[in-house]
Amino acid sequence: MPQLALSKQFFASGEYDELPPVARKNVRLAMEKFRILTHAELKADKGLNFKNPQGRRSRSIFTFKVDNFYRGVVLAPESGDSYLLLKVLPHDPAYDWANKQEAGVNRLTGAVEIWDAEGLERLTPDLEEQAAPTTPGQRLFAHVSDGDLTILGISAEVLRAARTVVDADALATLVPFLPEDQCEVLQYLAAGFGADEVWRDIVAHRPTRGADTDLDTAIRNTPTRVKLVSGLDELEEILSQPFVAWRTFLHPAQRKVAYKASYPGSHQVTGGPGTGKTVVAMHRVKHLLSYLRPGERILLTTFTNTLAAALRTGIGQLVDDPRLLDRLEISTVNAQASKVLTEANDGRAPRFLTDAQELDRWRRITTDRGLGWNAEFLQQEYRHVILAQRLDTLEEYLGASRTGRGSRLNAAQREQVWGTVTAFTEGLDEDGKETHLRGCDLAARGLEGAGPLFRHIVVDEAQDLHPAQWRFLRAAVAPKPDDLFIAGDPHQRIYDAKVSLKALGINVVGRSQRLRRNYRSTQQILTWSQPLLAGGKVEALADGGTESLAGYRSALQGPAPTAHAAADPNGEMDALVERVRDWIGSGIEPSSVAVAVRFGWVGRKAAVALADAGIETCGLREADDDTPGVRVGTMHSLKGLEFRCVAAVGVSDGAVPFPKAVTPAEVDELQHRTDLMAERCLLFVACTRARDHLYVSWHGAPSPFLAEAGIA
Ligand SMILES: Nc1ncnc2c1ncn2[C@@H]1O[C@H](COP(=O)(O)OP(=O)(O)OP(=O)(O)O)[C@@H](O)[C@H]1O
Repeated sequence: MPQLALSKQFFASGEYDELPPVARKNVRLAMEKFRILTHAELKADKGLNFKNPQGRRSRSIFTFKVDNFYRGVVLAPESGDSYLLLKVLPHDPAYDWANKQEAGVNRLTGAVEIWDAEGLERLTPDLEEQAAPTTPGQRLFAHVSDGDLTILGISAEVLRAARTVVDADALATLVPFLPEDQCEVLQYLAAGFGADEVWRDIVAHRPTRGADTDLDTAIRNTPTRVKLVSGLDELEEILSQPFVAWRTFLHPAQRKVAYKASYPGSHQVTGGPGTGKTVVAMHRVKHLLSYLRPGERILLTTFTNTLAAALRTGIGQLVDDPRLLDRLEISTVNAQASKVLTEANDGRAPRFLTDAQELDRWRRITTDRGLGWNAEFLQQEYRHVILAQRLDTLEEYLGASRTGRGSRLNAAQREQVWGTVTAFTEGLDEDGKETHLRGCDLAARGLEGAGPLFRHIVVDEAQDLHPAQWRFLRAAVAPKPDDLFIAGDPHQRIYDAKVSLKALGINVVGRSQRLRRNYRSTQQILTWSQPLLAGGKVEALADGGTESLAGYRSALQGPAPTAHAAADPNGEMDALVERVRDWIGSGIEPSSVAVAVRFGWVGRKAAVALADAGIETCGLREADDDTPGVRVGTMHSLKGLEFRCVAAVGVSDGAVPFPKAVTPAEVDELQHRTDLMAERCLLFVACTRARDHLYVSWHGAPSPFLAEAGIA
């Protein structure tokens, strides 16, 4: 019986999702014929018009008719009966693409490889010429011997090309033409990893069969890039769902983390933006659901309601058994804590203050008492020292360490601070109000008495959680194997959260893995955005130490981001309109475009300017998947999301960093540095939401972050 298979290229390109429904139906019908007919019958079938294109390089690559407009490209090895669907494209591009591709077997792993051999052959002599003025010792892979490259699975043609590569830009030019597994090896080596590390971290995780495999066997031997379809029902099911590649093709590094049978306790996964931490968290949930005992439940948490909604959609694409889904709760930590408080309070939900209302209360207390500290200082002292360490009495506060705070407070001053904190909390109690963080602390206390609620908790966007939120999570799950699975990125810490998880009873020291490959943005966007972090090293997710983005990279290529200096605010809005109009004019869905701003009022101005130009917009927080229009939102609200195009506007001096969000150095030097870093991270988060196009603008003087990064 013929074996049908779908290649990752087919999934990942997103082209299938964009086909008209009737063409998609025809793809399914064609695949059914592959399943039923012999090779000879296929060739004779008039409807399919199965053809080995004339200029082809591979005898095993064929095209077939989907309809009058589209053709499919399939790998059909002459020996054997497997059919690997590679692409569906309009007629001429399909032939063009098919003619350029070569198919082979990786000499090390025995996996099937498809690559643009025509492009590789064309490019190599050019690169050789460019590299001629340099000696071999000055080139990018000089530190790796031919023998090591061969051991890592690099073929003779790729080796020749690799030896011409002088720098990262030359490698980026080569990337689109390389077989994927070999390309990955070169990218890791280029990022500074040694041959031994690449072997251990990458190559050793691939299924290895050796080179003496035929193409037919190779197709069945490439689970990381080929989805074998067991029958027409499965084909129908796959093709009828939205085509998200991560559902089927986890990278080996991601699979290893997500599907490890069990971790002895809590486990942590970190990685730069777009490395698939959320994807891994969702697969971990799938894995844990399949082992759940009767009566046990799982909590999947994230930071905002928008992200919780996105997780619900993603999990729905991964797990289709409603009985399993019933045992999974997806919500923010705050919402979960609020639920616990509501249940403990006979169904009466707490009335939470917004951040602005909370700060107002601190202002009133500070003014009433005529203290020498401002409201922000007291709020931070309450959050980062008193609530963080759960200090319940003045005695505890007098003896507490204030690590992370850059100002000294003597005993008399601490007594004064304690007085304001008592006034603040008593005021909340009198008015029947609650802050989210104190709510989490109270809910944690409740659960510490009543017992945990969940068997497993999977935490996404962990970098911004406060100790009170961690305490709640700790109390909601018993300390057992696989209790907490934590995904986060300290480079995206935009709220001031410092935690020692160990002190909170969560031990992830030595239980952490890092993902390095970005699946979202082009390498151009990453290269452009990384300098915004000035040096790159940030405090690790928990328990001290630092983390960097070493080896972080993308295989996607695209245009360089653009920066625009406008003379005045109106000129900046005019330029924004022009840019967004261009994107939409090139066929990009308005809902795939986001305008990121530091302040809501700039967003409103942008929305008016776009509306005046006839471009529909909607507020990011109000939008769901079906809401039409360009998304407009604050940089904070973009956290965790992604868009094909991002326009970050108003990135001017005085706005990013926003002086009011940064404690003056003379008030608290340490807090000053932390706040500045959070503002850097905020701009970095906004820029790394872009998949294909990034545009950044300002008027007047640019943000000093842009200037320091050499962008403005
Ligand atoms: N193995 C994979 N194959 C294809 N696409 C993937 C894979 N893993 C992740 N992606 C895609 O990469 C993008 C980023 O993934 P995800 O949101 O999980 O990253 P993240 O690390 O959580 O990002 P961030 O920290 O920036 O929010 C998504 O579009 C996702 O579908």
